[in-house]
Amino acid sequence: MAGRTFTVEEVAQHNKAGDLWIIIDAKVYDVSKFVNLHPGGAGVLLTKTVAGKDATDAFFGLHRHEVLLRPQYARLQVGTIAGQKEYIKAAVPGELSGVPYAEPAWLSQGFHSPYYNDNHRRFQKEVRKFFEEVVLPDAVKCEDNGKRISQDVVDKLCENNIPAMRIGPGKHLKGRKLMGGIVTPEEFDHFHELIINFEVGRLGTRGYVDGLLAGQVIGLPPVLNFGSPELQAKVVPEVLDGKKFICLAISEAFAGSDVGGLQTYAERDGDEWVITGTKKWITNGTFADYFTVAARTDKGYVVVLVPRQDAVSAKAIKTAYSSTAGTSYVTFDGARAPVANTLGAVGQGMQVVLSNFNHERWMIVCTSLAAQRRIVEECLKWTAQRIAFGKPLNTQAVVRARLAAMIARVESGQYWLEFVTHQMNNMSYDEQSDKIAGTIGLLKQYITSTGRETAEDATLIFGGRGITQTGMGRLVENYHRTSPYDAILGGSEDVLGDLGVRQAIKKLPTNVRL
Ligand code: HEM
Repeated sequence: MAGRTFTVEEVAQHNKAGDLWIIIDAKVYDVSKFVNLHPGGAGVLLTKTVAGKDATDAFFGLHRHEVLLRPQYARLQVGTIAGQKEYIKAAVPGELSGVPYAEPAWLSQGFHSPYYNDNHRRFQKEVRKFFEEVVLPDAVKCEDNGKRISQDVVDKLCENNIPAMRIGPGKHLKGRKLMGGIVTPEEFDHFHELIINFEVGRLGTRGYVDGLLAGQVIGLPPVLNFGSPELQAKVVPEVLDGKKFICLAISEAFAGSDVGGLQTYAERDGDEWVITGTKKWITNGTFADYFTVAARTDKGYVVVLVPRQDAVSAKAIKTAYSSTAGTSYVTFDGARAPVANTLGAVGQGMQVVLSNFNHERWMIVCTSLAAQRRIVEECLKWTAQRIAFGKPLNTQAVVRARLAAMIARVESGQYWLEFVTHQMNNMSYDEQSDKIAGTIGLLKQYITSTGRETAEDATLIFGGRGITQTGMGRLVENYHRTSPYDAILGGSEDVLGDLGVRQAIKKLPTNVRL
């Protein structure tokens, strides 16, 4: 049917209830039966300016393109207009956006960057395709129904070793085939990792972004860096191959960014630790098999890997984002773990916890910035296609001023992040702790605070649609509701800004004066 062609005049004959056709972008749709099911009501389709007419502008002022691609609506198409060509391009999985600033400059035609090579470009293309084809449908579904990431998607992520790559470069990649072999474990660097984080962040489903095994990104490194070889040999493959899930259990109702205030207690009983206490806001906790727990002992702090058992309960916490993230309140009621599960030395637990933070914060910066950039793209498109007061929104100077601020924020954040990532590629972990821990704190503060400014601007630009969970503004609504997460997780914005300044103060030469 869709192969038939019609003239505009022929379509115009079908302009009434029971026999109703419309044209959208050179395609003819028979909406005779659909009209009574139309979520926007029957009346709008039966008006004189729409019934039997070309309704392209009206349609794109009110719907996302994806509506027409849904199978139940795509099959309403009965043909095309003779001599006209479809003009509006659907996004092709893996393809880059042509909208200015929708992609970081290194991916934009004709721009150069000192940081990325051809391997990064090939890698980015495959990762984007994978995320759009395999992950995105699951993300949209789980963000809505609150269920955890599908095992099928976990298995496919693991086939490509994406969870392993999200831990960063290192020995855990040895012998693994990364993204079908595009990059070798030796070549893999923090820019490859940044690329994965960007694709995660731009999904536009913030709860799922954390549900996408974020617990593993922060919960496994203490095992990798401080666990015994036997513990690593058992746990690391289980987790990186998607057979078991892990989360990091540090924050408590008693202590969030103030890690020193922890009250969970670990007591020795022969060859076992007995853990008692509670943990709050634990990402992926509802479905985790292992908990990397920070606790107090008589001899200072300790970090222990605690397996799920009857004495561990993880209750879902309702938050502003989707429960697909598995955010939980975890109770350890005399939970037991072998002393062999100790991660690092007893009394050195705080060092284990802190050693994790730079990478966690950098990862949040990557995903947060990608989400922010996605919003810039949404706003550039929307302000071009939305007609208000008789002309596109982007003809209003006040709207362009908001766009200017949004673009400047995302671009400045990008270049700062890339500079920091380059340092990570060239510094040992100790050097990073010394030289860029404070910078990463400041960078995170910058990205998350600008993110919330962009969320506000975008909501104003989208108007009512910016506060509606479905339809045109769904990404903006999700971003506006969830951008405060990035400002809090991994150390809250104010604490991190302060960390950056304190590090700078510590390094002030004592012998300088104005
Ligand atoms: C094949 C053609 C069409 C299909 C499949 C379709 C489908 C939909 C769907 C699924 C929605 C719910 C919102 C969303 O998911 O975006 C919707 C809303 C709406 N539609 Fe359509 N529609 C079509 C054509 C039109 C046309 C030509 C008009 C013209 C004026 C129109 C006016 C509206 C309005 C006013 C809403 C409510 C928008 C809102 O709540 O913001 N639709 N439509």
